[in-house]
Amino acid sequence: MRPSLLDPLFSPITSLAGIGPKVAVLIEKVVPADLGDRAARVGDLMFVLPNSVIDRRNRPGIALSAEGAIVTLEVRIDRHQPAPRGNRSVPYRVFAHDDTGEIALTFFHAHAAYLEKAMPEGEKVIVSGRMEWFNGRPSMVHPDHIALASEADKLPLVEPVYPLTAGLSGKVLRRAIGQSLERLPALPEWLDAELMRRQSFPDFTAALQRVHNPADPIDASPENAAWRRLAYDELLAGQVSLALVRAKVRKLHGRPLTGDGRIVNALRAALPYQLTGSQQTALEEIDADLAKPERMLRLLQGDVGSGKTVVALLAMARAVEAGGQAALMAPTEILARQHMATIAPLAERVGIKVAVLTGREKGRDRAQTLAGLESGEIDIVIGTHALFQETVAFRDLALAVIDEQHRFGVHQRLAMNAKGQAPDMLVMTATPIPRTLVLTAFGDMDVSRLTEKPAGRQPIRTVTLPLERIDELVGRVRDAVAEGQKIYWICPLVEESEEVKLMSAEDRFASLQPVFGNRIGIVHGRMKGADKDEAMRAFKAGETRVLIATTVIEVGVDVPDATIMVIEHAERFGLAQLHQLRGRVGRGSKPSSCVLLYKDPLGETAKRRLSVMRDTEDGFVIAEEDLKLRGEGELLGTRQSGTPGFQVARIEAHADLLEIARDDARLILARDPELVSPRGEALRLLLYVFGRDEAVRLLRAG
Ligand SMILES: Nc1ncnc2c1ncn2[C@@H]1O[C@H](COP(=O)(O)OP(=O)(O)OP(=O)(O)O)[C@@H](O)[C@H]1O
Repeated sequence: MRPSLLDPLFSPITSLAGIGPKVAVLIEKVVPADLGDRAARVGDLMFVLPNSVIDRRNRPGIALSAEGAIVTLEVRIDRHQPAPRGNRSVPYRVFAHDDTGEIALTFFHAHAAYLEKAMPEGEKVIVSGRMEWFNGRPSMVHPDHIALASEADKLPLVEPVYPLTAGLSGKVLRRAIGQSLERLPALPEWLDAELMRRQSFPDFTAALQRVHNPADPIDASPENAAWRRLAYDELLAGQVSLALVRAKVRKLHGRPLTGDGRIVNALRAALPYQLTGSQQTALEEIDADLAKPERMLRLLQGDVGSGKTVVALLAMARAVEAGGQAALMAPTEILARQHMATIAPLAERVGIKVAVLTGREKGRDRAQTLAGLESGEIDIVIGTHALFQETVAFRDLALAVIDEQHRFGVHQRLAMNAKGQAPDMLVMTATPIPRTLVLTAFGDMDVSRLTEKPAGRQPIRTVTLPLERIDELVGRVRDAVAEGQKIYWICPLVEESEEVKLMSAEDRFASLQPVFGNRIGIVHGRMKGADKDEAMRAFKAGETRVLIATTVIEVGVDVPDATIMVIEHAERFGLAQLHQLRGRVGRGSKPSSCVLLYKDPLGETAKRRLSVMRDTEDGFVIAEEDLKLRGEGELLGTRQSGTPGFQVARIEAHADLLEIARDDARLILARDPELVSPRGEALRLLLYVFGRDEAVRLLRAG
C-alpha cells in the first residue's frame, strides 16, 4: 500500500486551481511520464523540466538595447494611444521613456482597460520582452511581463521555458507546476550521504525548487547538480526496480522447453521465403534459452521491417511443440489483428490452433476463447494488453512474447508476470536503441539482434517537397495508382484547439476523394475498431489503393506491396516516428519511395531531421541523430525533449550516473533485499515517486 504521505502527488491534476479537464488534456501532452491509460497526476508535473531559460537580468536601458534582445526596462509611462475604433490592424500604443531614450509598447487586439490599469500615465513601470525596432524607433510588441515598479519583485529574473503544445500557455503551465511543488510533502532522504557530498547533490525538494525557480540560468541546466540529483534519483529508481523484478522473475523456476522439431520444421517449410542469417541466429539463441531450465528473458531487437514476427512465431511454435501454450501481446489492436492474419494461416497448416483476444472480443466468442485457453485447446493466443491484465487463465503458458515496438517501460509488464505463472519471455522492439539504453530500459536481458533485412529489399528513395507543390504530387500518385501501386498518405493528428490551420486526415480525404473515387480509404484513431479493420483489409486486398491515415498505422503495419509513403507536414514529426512511418514501405521486392511534404518556413531542427531522413535508412544512425536533436522542442504533441523512457535523466548528460546507480542498487539490495531498513523505507517512497509501483508490490509488505 502506498503511504498516505504521498497522496497529494497522486491526485489528478484537475485538483489544482485553474486546471479544468480541457487544460488537463493539454498538460498531459507535455508531461514526460509514460501515462499509458492513466490520467496525469500532480506528481507528474514536478518533472516537466525547463527546455531553456530566459534571462531577464539584462537592463541596458532603451537606447542601448540591441534589436532582438530580451531586455528588462524600467520606464515612465508618457501617453496611451488607443487603437482607432473599427480598425483592428492598427495597434494600441503606449509611449514611455527612460534616461536613455523613448520606446513604443505595442499591443494588437488589446484590452484597453487592462492596459490603462497596468501602465497608468506618469507611473514607473517595468516591462520585459523582446526589443524590436520599428520605423527606426525602439519598440516592444506585447511585452512578456508588465509590473509597476513598486511591485518589481513579481517579475522573474530568470524564467524557465517549458515544453508547450498548441493551446497551452507558458503561464498556465508554470502556475500548475508551482502548485505541484507546493504540494510536495517533506520526504526522508533516500540517497547515501557520502554520495551526495561527493556529487554536491542538494536534497530532492531543494533540487526541484532550484530547477523550477532558477536564480541563474545554470540552475536549470541538466549539467547542474540539482538536475543531476533528480536524474540520479530516477536512474536509481529504475535500477532498484529492475533488480527487484529480476530477482523475483529468476527465482520462479522455469523449465526446459524442447521439441522434436516436427512443428517447427513444417512451419519453416511452409514459409514463402528463406530466413535471413540473423533471423536464423536469433532463433538458435532463443531455442537454446528455451531448452534451459532457467527462465528466458530475452530482447529481440530489429529495425523496422527486419522480420521479427516470423521469429516470434517460430519461437511460439517451439513452445507448443514442447507441449505448452504461447501468447503474443501487441501494442495496438490493429497490430494484434494483423499478427493474427499473418500467423493464423501458417499455424493452421501445421495444426496449431490460434485465437485472438482483445478488448473487442465480447460475448460468446470471448467465452469460447477463454475456455479454449483454459482447457489447452488453443495453442497460441494473440492480443493486446488485455491478455495479461485480465484473469485470462491458461492451461500451461510456456512462452510470452511482448511486442513493444518502440515503447518502453517493459518492466512493469515483466513484474506483472512475475506473480503468476513463470513463462519464458521474449520482448520484441523496433527501437534501434544504443546499448546503454537497452541496459536502462530493459535491464540485463539477453539480446538478439536482427542486423540484416530480408533479401531482395530495395532502398527507399526519400524526397522532400514543399506543400505548395502538392498538385504535382497528386498527379504522380494518380499515375502510381493507375500502375497498380499502393500508397499510404499520413496526416498529423490535429487538435481542435490548434490555431495553425492544418489539413486533418478527414479534410485530406475529402479533398482527394474526387480524384481517386472509391480507390481511396481512410483510417484514424477515432474510428471504431471494426471500421479500422475494414479500412486496413480493403487496402491490403487492393480494393483501395490510397490509404489516408493518421499515425495509427505507425506501429508495425505490414502491407508488403505498398510502395509509396507520403507524410504530410513531415516537419511536425520526430525522427523516430518518421523512420517508423517510412518503414511501412520498402517491405517487398518492389522499389519504394517516401515523400516528405513540408510546410515552409522550416525551423533549423526540422530541416536537419528531414535531411537525416533523406540521407539514411539506418535505424541506428537515425536513433543517434534523434538523441542529438531532442530537447529542441519544436514538435507538437509528442514528448520530444529528453531520453525515451525517462522523465528527468538525459542520457547524453547523465550517462556517468547510470553506472553509479546500478552499483548503488546492487549494494542496497544485497544489504536490504526487502527494503525494510529506514533507508529502504525511504527508497520505497522514491520508487513510488517515479512510478515504479509494480516493483514495490513485489516486496514483502509492499
Ligand atoms: N527472411 C525473410 N525473407 C523475406 N521476407 C521476409 C523475411 N522475414 C520476414 N519477411 C517479410 O518482411 C515483412 C516484415 O516483417 P515483419 O512484419 O515481421 O517486420 P518487423 O520486424 O515486425 O518490422 P516492423 O517493426 O516494421 O513491424 C513481412 O512482410 C514479412 O513477411
